[in-house]
Amino acid sequence: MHQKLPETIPAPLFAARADAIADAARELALAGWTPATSSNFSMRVDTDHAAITISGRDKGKLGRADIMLVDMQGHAVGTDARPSAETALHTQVYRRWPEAQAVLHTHSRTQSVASRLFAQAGVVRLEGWELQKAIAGHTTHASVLEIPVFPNTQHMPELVERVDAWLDAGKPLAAYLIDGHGIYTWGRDMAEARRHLEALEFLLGCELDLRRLSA
Ligand SMILES: CSC[C@@H](O)[C@@H](O)C(=O)COP(=O)(O)O
Ligand SMILES: [Zn+2]
Repeated sequence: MHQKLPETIPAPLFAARADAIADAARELALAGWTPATSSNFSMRVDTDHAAITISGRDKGKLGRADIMLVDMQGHAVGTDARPSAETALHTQVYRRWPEAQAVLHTHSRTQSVASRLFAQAGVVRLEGWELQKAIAGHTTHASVLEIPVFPNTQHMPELVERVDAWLDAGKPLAAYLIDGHGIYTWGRDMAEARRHLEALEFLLGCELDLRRLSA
């Protein structure tokens, strides 16, 4: 894959972002959260561009050449490669949160089962868990953390619209589930995005366990 960069983006900057994405993807794949080429990952490069995984690649085997540049409308920049089928969900995060630097989407078993279980309610309501404090802005287990569950669709504008509607209603959003699909979360750097993803995986697993034990 040949990636031609705009003059405003230094090659070492793009390479650093691509390496950070590939490293994170390989680690998350090892955890079993990216089965069968699923999942996608990105990082902001500058105000107008993001580096994102090329569609269909095995996320456990990513290298620098599996990452490409898109603009904030999700169009490929400087390459014929096809960006992730879900690029619109990444660029939406960068447009709506100027401080967001990394977006992670995975398909773990826990995320997938939780998304089905809570789809009808439309939200997972987390309260009373110490690990909620791993989510930026949450300082106590006593706060309420709501993770919406949006219906799945292959038509990304529909999902973009649902996320916009949630935000435009003034509701806080640190992550969202897509029914039968997986989770999206983000952070002010890759470490924060990873922390959010790991905390949510743990918290969703706890909620599933509680329901199993009280069944
Ligand atoms: C292989 S099924 C999963 C895909 O449909 C999709 O949800 C996904 O996460 C990966 O798509 P991709 O286009 O590789 O970014
Ligand atoms: Zn997906």
